[in-house]
Amino acid sequence: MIGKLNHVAIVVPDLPAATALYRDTLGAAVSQPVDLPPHGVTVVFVTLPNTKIELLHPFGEKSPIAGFLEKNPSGGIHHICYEVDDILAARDRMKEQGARVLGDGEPKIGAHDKPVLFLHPKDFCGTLVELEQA
Ligand SMILES: C[C@H](C(=O)O)C(=O)SCCNC(=O)CCNC(=O)[C@H](O)C(C)(C)COP(=O)(O)OP(=O)(O)OC[C@H]1O[C@@H](n2cnc3c(N)ncnc32)[C@H](O)[C@@H]1OP(=O)(O)O
Ligand SMILES: [Co+2]
Repeated sequence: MIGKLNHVAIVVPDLPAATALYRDTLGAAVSQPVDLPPHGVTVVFVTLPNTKIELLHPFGEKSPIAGFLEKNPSGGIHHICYEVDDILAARDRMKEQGARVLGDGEPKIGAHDKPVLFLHPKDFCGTLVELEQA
């Protein structure tokens, strides 16, 4: 069911420093920071030839990544995002398989203006999984 790897997200304590690291040290193409209030994150997109990296920093008071940053003060890999053809069919399949769909189970519009859902890390080998409608 899952298709392409859409992105790997890395939570970082210092977004300008992480952006400079990817741009200047690793030589990658990076975007300007974008605030996504409904998701409680600010994101910088790093474009690679075959996928994307998202550098995430908490935005606002109730960010879902605040706890992760407290536990991992230097930052760390936070989630991976796979593309799916039909997000609602994917959600129903996950529920049937006994995997926990996070939030209210309804897709939100994600960073790429497409519907996304998150799956509990404890149900996926300790990795938070995001599904994005292709
Ligand atoms: C918009 C953009 C996009 O691309 O479109 C995004 O991605 S936005 C990306 C930001 N949005 C999201 O992450 C939304 C979905 N996330 C969530 O609902 C939540 O963050 C969550 C349920 C994964 C974790 O919630 P929480 O931090 O309050 O929970 P806890 O701290 O109690 O964590 C419960 C257990 O899960 C583990 N845990 C928590 N976060 C992660 C993670 N990212 N990867 C792997 N394990 C994790 C904890 O270590 C703990 O394990 P133990 O008990 O063993 O210590
Ligand atoms: Co993401």
